[in-house]
Parts: sequence; structure tokens; C-alpha cells
Amino acid sequence: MVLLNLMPRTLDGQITMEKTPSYFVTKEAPSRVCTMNCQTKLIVVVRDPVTRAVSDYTQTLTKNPGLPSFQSLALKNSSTGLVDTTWSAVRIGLYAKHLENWLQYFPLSHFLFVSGERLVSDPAGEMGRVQDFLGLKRVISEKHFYFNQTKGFPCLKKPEGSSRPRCLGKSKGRPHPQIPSEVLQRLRDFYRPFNQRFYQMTGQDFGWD
Ligand SMILES: Nc1ncnc2c1ncn2[C@@H]1O[C@H](COP(=O)(O)OS(=O)(=O)O)[C@@H](OP(=O)(O)O)[C@H]1O
Repeated sequence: MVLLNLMPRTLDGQITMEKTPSYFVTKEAPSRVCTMNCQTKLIVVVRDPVTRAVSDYTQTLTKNPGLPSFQSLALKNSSTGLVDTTWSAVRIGLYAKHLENWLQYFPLSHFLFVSGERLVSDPAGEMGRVQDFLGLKRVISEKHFYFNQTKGFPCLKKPEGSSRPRCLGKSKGRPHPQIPSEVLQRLRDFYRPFNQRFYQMTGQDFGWD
């Protein structure tokens, strides 16, 4: 978190942005960010916690191909179906719990929750919300994106300083391994009350259930 103290000075007319996925789930982060600047605006991208857990597992699997199966890590015991909340891939998806911690320091109005699903199905729409939230003119719009059939994701038609289209790298949008449907169902059931609480807290229904 030393990085926060090394943030560049922000001049009039500038916005300084910093992105670290682990802030949202780090207990000490809200108090530290507030100590630095309690007016900070916070953008959180959230996706279905079940898909998120599989995505997280897929990422670890590429670094460590000898990893045990998803189900053996996600469930404490396959016969009882008890979910292992100590596994970070599961714990990170408990969005309501993490948000509760942040709300002790920041009001809800400081947050923008971006839907990870809509970022794929309607990138311009979600980016419109981001620009409005930051008080920026809507510069990024539909015309900046196209859907790349090979990648299976939206890509930028022409990023700044380049004349060629640009998709995100190979590590974004990887195929996920097949997980037994009963394991996914168990996780869906497990997350449902936490998702409902998260919808209530944010006033947004992300449609994961
Ligand atoms: N346009 C576009 N192109 C490619 N991928 C996209 C895009 N928009 C969203 N996504 C989704 O982003 C997921 C990876 O983001 P992460 O949050 O895991 O990235 S990070 O490592 O935490 O920075 C990645 O997850 P996986 O599909 O599991 O790889 C994608 O589903």
C-alpha cells in the first residue's frame, strides 16, 4: 500500500487513477485509502461470483498446472457439499462482505459498480456510466468498439496512438475448464444470499441468480 503515498500530484483538470484488484478484498485498504483522500471515487467491477471463482482457478492453473481439481478446492467435503470460504477464489466473491468493510469509511455515493457481464455485452454502455461517474464528457462510445469473433470479446477499433485494432491479451478471456454442474449449482446456492444482500446494498440487480 506504499504505492498510495507515491501517487502523483493531481493538478486542476486532471484525474489520477489507480487500479489494484486486491484493494476491494483487503481489510486494511478502506482506512488507508481514506487516510490518503476520503473524497476518492471508487470503481468496482463485479461479475457472477461463480464464474469469477472459475476464472480465478483458471488463472492459477496456467501458473501451476499441477493444481488439484476445482471441486476439491471449492468444497471442504464432497459428500456434505460444504463450501470452503477460506479458499481465496471463493472468498473474493463474497462482495457484500467486502463492501460492508468499505462502507465503514466511504458513503455509497463514492462507488460505481460496473457489471463485468455488461462490460462484455455492452462495453460502450458501461463505459458511458464510468465517464458520467467521473464527471467526464462522454468521449468513448459505441464507435470505439467492435466484437471480435475469434477472441469472443469486444475489442478497441483504434486505441490512442495506434492505427490498428487492439484486443486484450491472451490471459484475458481464456477458456474455462469444465466443472461438474452439481459443483457449480452448489456454489450458486451458496452465493445466492450474499448476492441478494449485495443487490440490496448497492441498489443494483446484477442478475446472477
Ligand atoms: N473485452 C474483453 N476482452 C477480454 N476479456 C474481457 C473483456 N471484457 C471483460 N473481460 C473479462 O476480463 C476477465 C479478466 O479480467 P481480470 O479481472 O481477471 O483481470 S485482472 O487480472 O484482475 O487484471 C476475463 O476473464 P476470463 O474470461 O475468465 O479470462 C474476461 O472474461
